[in-house]
Formats: sequence, structure tokens, C-alpha cells
Amino acid sequence: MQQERLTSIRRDLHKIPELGFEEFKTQQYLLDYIAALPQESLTVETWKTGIFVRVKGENGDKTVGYRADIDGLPLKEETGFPFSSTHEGRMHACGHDFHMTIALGALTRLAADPADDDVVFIFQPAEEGPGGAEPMLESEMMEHFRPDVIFGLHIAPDLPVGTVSSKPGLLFANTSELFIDFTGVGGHAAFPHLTHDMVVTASSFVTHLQQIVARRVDPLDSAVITVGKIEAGTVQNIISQNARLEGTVRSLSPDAMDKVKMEIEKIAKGFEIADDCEIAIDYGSNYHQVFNEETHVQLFKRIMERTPYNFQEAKMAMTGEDFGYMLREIPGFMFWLGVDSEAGLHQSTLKPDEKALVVGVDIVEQTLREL
Ligand SMILES: CC(=O)N[C@@H](CCC[C@H](N)C(=O)O)C(=O)O
Repeated sequence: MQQERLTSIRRDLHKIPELGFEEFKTQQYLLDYIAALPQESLTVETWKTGIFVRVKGENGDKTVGYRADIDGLPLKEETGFPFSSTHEGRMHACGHDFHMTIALGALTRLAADPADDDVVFIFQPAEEGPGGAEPMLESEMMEHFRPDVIFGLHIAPDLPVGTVSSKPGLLFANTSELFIDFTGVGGHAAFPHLTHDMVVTASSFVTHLQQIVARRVDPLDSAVITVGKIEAGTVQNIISQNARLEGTVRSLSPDAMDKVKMEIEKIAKGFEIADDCEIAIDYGSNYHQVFNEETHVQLFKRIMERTPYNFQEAKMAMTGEDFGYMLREIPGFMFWLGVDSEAGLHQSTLKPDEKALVVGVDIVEQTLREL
């Protein structure tokens, strides 16, 4: 499929980013596109805002799966692209517009010329949260489309176009969302001694969180705690009785994740006593680590050797991916696809190079045919 056509699909999708389980326009776009393909070998079903597509193989005895995530992020785009997001405060800043376009490109080729094996494309909602992979996997619909082997990709801004990267074993971290609500006593800005100021408590709490990784987690293990959002107060001269922190915890081992959570709770107990307040902790969605199966990564490397593209050994990353749930049940792997962008993932100026679209389609098609 030609660069021009892929670019145009990517730009269409880039304009309409939607949050997890609200991907209605995106789903409709994908369905319309799929409906225009030759239908002889296709079976298409929806699941919530996601889609399953089977391409019947010529004579295969197994099903090979490819998963593309389809949601965007709550971020205001600042790329200056003429095809920027038309949805205020929403952006495809994690490359899911690329992931979907590459899936459509590979699907187009396979619909015209099916592989030996059956191939299933899974367009999965809500990767950024609250997590679509796990419920999709458990759905009744999955029973009709369940692949025997599965893979997925993620764009990599720090790799050049034409390079992919993966590794056997642990690729991405365990993750847990983190929501902390503080309730104290508000009041007049001039009489702080009569209040329990939750702006001060929450700010100090953020600083204490940093000590968990620095001083409580084994330095040979690894963890990250990031607070991405702080909310408190109503106006400049009222001491706030509420505050809320929103963040995420990442770890390379389940033990480190348990340790971090236990330490967060200990700190919260201390603050409740010291600052006379109530603290409620909610861990939101938790994602299972992405663990690549050795045999299939080796096979993928050999497939890559027969392409004009480069394979690089990857390092582990603290990114999270609910694709980890699929890999827990179905053998397979995930890889990074180079898109050469100065700005990184989750940045408002992310500009992946569209030349990577054809590369992605070539690699996904070939891997689907040969896995
Ligand atoms: C690839 C990627 O960027 N994934 C997200 C997954 C987010 C999981 C969840 N909402 C959390 O923040 O823990 C990531 O931020 O790594």
C-alpha cells in the first residue's frame, strides 16, 4: 500500500483522537475503511469501541494475531500540523494513529492476498486507561477470534525510521495508576493556624513520594513514581480543605510494586496523624508487565533479516502496556518501531515521521505471513 494513502489515513485518524472507550468516531472510521475492502475472506465483529477482523487463510491450521490500540490522550496538541487534532484537549500523542494505520495497511494487503494461516486483527480500545486489553481478552467475542500467537508494536521516537527493536523476556514494566485524595479543614487565608491546609500537605506528600524510590526500593530493582496532576483549592485567599494527586507507579518486578504501594500507605498514615487530615488512596487500573516469548522474538529477528530493515536489541522500559495481559495468555511479543521524532511519547509536539508507516506495514504483513 502506497505511502500517500497511508499518510492520508494516518492524518484522518490523527484529527479525531478520543479517550478510552469513547472511540466512537475512530471505530466508525475503521469500520468504513474495512467495509470497502474485498470481503470474501473477512469476518468483522465489534466489541464495545473495539473491532475484531479475521482474514481467512488459504489453508492454515493456526491463527496469527496482530493488536493495534486505538485511543488518544487528554493533551492539547502543539505540533502546528495542518491536520492537528480537531478534538480540543485530545491528541494522538502516543502514536496510536500510526498503530491503527499500519494495521489497516497490513489488513488491506491480506484481504487482497490472504496468508496461509488465518490472521486476526484486534483494534483495541482504552490502552492509555482504564485498560481495554484485559476485558477484551475475557469477552465472549474473543473466543471466536482468539489467536494462537500474537504480536503488537509501539512507535519509538528515539529510533530512526527503518529500525525496529525488541528483546526476549521483560520489555515493559508493571504499572499501577495512583489517585490520592486529601481532606482537611479549609478556612480564611489569614488564619492558617485554624485550618489543616491540604495544598501544603499534598505538596509535601509529593516530595515524600520521591524518597520511596530513592531510599526504600532495592537499587538493583527499579521503580518509578510520577505525579502527573495536582488539583486543589478554589481561589487565592481560601485555604483548601481538599487536594488530589494523580499519578502512576512503575516497577520491573511485582515485588517492587508491592513495596512501593506499602510505603505509600505508610507515608499516608503518617501524614494523617501529623497534618490532621484524611487520605484516601485508589490504585485505579493496574497493567501486567509485557513479557516477550523468546522463540517468537528469535523468529521475528530471522524474519527481519529477510527485510531491508534493521533489528536492534531493546532495553527494558518503564512504559506500561495492557498488551501485557494478552501476552500473559497468548504466546508472542511486542516490538518498537522507529519513527524518529525529537519530541517523545506523551509530548504535545510529538511528530513521528510518516515514512515509518510503510515500514510498519511491510514488517507487520511479513510477520503475519511467516510467524
Ligand atoms: C505505551 C504507553 O505510553 N502506555 C501508557 C500506559 C498507561 C497505563 C496507566 N494509565 C498508568 O498510567 O499507569 C504509559 O503511560 O506507559
